Amino acid sequence: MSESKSVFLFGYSGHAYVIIESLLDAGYEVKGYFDFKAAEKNPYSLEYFGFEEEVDVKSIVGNHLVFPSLGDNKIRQKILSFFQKHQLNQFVAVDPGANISRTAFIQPSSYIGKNVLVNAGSEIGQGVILNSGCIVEHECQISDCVHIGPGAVLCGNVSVGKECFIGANAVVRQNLTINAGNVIGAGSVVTSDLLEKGVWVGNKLRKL
Ligand SMILES: CC(=O)SCCNC(=O)CCNC(=O)[C@H](O)C(C)(C)COP(=O)(O)OP(=O)(O)OC[C@H]1O[C@@H](n2cnc3c(N)ncnc32)[C@H](O)[C@@H]1OP(=O)(O)O
Repeated sequence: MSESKSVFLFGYSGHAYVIIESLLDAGYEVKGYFDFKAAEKNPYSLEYFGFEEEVDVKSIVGNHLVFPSLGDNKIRQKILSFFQKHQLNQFVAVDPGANISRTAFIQPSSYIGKNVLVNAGSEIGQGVILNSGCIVEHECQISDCVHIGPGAVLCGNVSVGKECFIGANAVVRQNLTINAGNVIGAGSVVTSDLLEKGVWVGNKLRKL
């Protein structure tokens, strides 16, 4: 049996629009969406199937594909648990413009956006967002439900714990560890391990 190319989304706002564009470009059909209520804006004319906690999702979705199309890391983690509990058919959504090494490994329900580079030996967990144009260099380890923002750069061998958010255009120097739940502000430069959980910003440029 050939695998379905029809997708049901969970969440329908700005981040979903980006995913829909990638899915359509990659030849998928988007059947519609689940969310806690019908979206006010519906730019892709999608059918609303209800709130997943209140409808029989499995009978609606059948063996078609499901995808968590929302940006909040914690809610995405909840949706992944829902997918697992109901044994729904997950997959990796890859924009055709992404560049992924043959030795990278990516787990289901992750999104690899436009112009993203994932280099050799990197391992990407479930429900991860690699947003537009970010670079994940060689042998990085990205845990579940992390969001790497647009244009951010992880140099080689960086390890990022669960549910971290790395802001747009941030840079993380090679061989560093960022523990779970950390937030890195847009444009920040990380030059040492972040073992303590917090929101981190800035780039302390000085003459050496
Ligand atoms: C497709 C997409 O849109 S994906 C999403 C991409 N978005 C991003 O990457 C944005 C990431 N978010 C940020 O950078 C945010 O500013 C955060 C999370 C770091 C902080 O947000 P908040 O807690 O709301 O902080 P707030 O805006 O109140 O700023 C607090 C202070 O930090 C400073 N600050 C905030 N962000 C940064 C930053 N990225 N770099 C340097 N300083 C910063 C502010 O200037 C302010 O300084 P002050 O107290 O001296 O006035």
